[in-house]
Amino acid sequence: MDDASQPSAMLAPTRCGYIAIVGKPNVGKSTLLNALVGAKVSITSRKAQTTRHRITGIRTEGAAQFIFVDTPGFQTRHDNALNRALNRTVVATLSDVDVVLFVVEAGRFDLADAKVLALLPPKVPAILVANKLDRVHRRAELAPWLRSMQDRHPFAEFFPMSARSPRDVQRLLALCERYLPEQPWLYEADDLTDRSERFLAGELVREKLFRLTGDELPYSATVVVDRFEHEGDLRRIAATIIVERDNHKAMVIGEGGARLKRIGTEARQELERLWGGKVYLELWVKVRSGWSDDEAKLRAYGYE
Ligand SMILES: Nc1nc2c(ncn2[C@@H]2O[C@H](COP(=O)(O)OP(=O)(O)OP(=O)(O)O)[C@@H](O)[C@H]2O)c(=O)[nH]1
Repeated sequence: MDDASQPSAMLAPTRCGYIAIVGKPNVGKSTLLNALVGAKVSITSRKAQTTRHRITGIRTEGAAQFIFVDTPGFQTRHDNALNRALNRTVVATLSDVDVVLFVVEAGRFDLADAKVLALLPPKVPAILVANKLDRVHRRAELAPWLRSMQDRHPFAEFFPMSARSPRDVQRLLALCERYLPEQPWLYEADDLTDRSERFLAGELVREKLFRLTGDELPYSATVVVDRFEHEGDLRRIAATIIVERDNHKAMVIGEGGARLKRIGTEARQELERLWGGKVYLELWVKVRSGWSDDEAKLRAYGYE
């Protein structure tokens, strides 16, 4: 037999597949996604529920292409149009992936975790990611906890880790690879995300908005990018921060406009670093009362 007749016996076949990262708010999904993709594609914040859009990060390594799907935190506390839309996103995302990373905090499991777990389709393999292992001081207590998790769902794997540890992240990537089907890649090897620069600009403004307002601002505040234009190396962006009440608007603007200015400056600087070119960023603040309970407006802002 000549060599050409058996190429796949020597070379690893290409693999490519979808991986969903789910879990209740604040367990570290965005941190994990960023670490797995190796670039900043999602946003992290101490504030719960910052990830409202479905974000896809892509990592190509060796023969494998991993397409990550980050989902919003499962909403259990408030029942309004926004939260119902978020929950539908979770369910739709999960039915169509090759493996699910179900993220919890190591050693913990509460009702909010259980509500997300209840959504996992039985046919899709699920890996229990017990994150924030660095916070567990008595490791011996983890064994009985892991056994109790075994009874809750037929997990394919149990993976205690810290999303902050590059070694753990690399091991998790290798584990995920086994669950990707053998098929050609769907994206170019150097694609990091299929989201546009416009989307990233909006997400970064949102990240700065929540970081700089702390816990004062309700998470119903959102950012809409009104204009995004290239002029040579310069990107001109106009975005509007939409809040529900006048006092939230005052909060975002800050004394003498100081806070809004800082949000704009920090977002602009980070975008310039990300893209390696100049950015002109114009920010507005508008009050749109009750927007989070209006399905039509949600669609207009791209949540459906
Ligand atoms: N100590 C420790 N903290 C972590 C770890 N992973 C994430 N965190 C922190 O946990 C907090 C929440 O992380 P996120 O990645 O924003 O969590 P999330 O699940 O995406 O949250 P939502 O967007 O609200 O759904 C942040 O302050 C992270 O820095 C970890 O392995 N160890």
